[in-house]
Amino acid sequence: MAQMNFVSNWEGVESVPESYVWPQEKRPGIALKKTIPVLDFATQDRALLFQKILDSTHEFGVFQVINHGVSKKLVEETMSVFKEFHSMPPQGKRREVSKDNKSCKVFTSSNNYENEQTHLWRDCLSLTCYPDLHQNIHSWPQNPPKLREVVGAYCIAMEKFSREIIDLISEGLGLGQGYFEGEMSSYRRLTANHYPICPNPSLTMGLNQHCDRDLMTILFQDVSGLQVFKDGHWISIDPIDDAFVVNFGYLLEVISNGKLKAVEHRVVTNAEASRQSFGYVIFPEKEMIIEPAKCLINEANPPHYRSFKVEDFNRHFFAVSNNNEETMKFILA
Ligand SMILES: O=C(O)CCC(=O)C(=O)O
Ligand SMILES: [Fe+2]
Repeated sequence: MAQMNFVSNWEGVESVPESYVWPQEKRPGIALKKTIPVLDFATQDRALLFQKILDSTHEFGVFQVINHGVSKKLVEETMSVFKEFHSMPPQGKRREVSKDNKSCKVFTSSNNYENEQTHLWRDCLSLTCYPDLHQNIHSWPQNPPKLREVVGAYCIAMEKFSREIIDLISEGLGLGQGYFEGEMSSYRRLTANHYPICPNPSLTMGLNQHCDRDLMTILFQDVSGLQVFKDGHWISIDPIDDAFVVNFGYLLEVISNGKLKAVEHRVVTNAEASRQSFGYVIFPEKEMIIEPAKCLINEANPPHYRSFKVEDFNRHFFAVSNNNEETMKFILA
């Protein structure tokens, strides 16, 4: 099966195959190095934290968090178990994930491998964690043997941490405590990306330019490679010790009526080191209606976005292959 052509299993590959060479204009160029603000979640001043979220996302499209309450040991164990999964032989990975298993997917490049023009230099294991962690966990890989236990614990820790960010945002925007309760934020996945060493990073992409389809993504990364597109420049978001990177997706941009914005980002590859990242992504259930929160709309603040069902948005997003311009046409009023 073509989609099982995992790059992680190309031990010692010496050149980039033709189908992985991106057109000149889409290849990685220069990225700026800047100091990205780091928010200390041990701070009790919630108004200040929210202001820092606004400032950092306004300038860089993302913010970083330390003292988040997720144990460093658990993050390291999660990193290590995902690394082990991606290094298994192709048939081992295939055995762990059946095609009709919606809670657990493994793929190379994107989930549109068969139709895409150029492939991405990455493999991905995507696991559904909520709404029902205990049920989903039974569909996750049984190998490596520690995966279910470690990743299950990681998901529980992330549920707590993400709740804190959601509450902070809900409060800061003035939406009240209950806005994101229940089905508004109950669908969560963990996507474990592996970007192997690449013989020629100037020709390839780990992930091409996109904004996330969700409410919010909370990412952990071990090696540089993530870049955001702000004010006409690519900016490198380099990892710092024990910190998560948070970015907003289209759906939170709509709900906040543009006060919080989705940011375009991409991943470049590396000739010296392989890279691992895992993103905890938060979605509303697919039958939910998304629109600018009513309490943010008045005569002086008209809605900038329209109202739509999540599943209709998803269909459109995939139909336009996550092209930002086309997606904006769908969500803008
Ligand atoms: O690997 C990364 O740093 C980013 C991953 C990402 O953007 C995504 O999965 O949507
Ligand atoms: Fe993304």
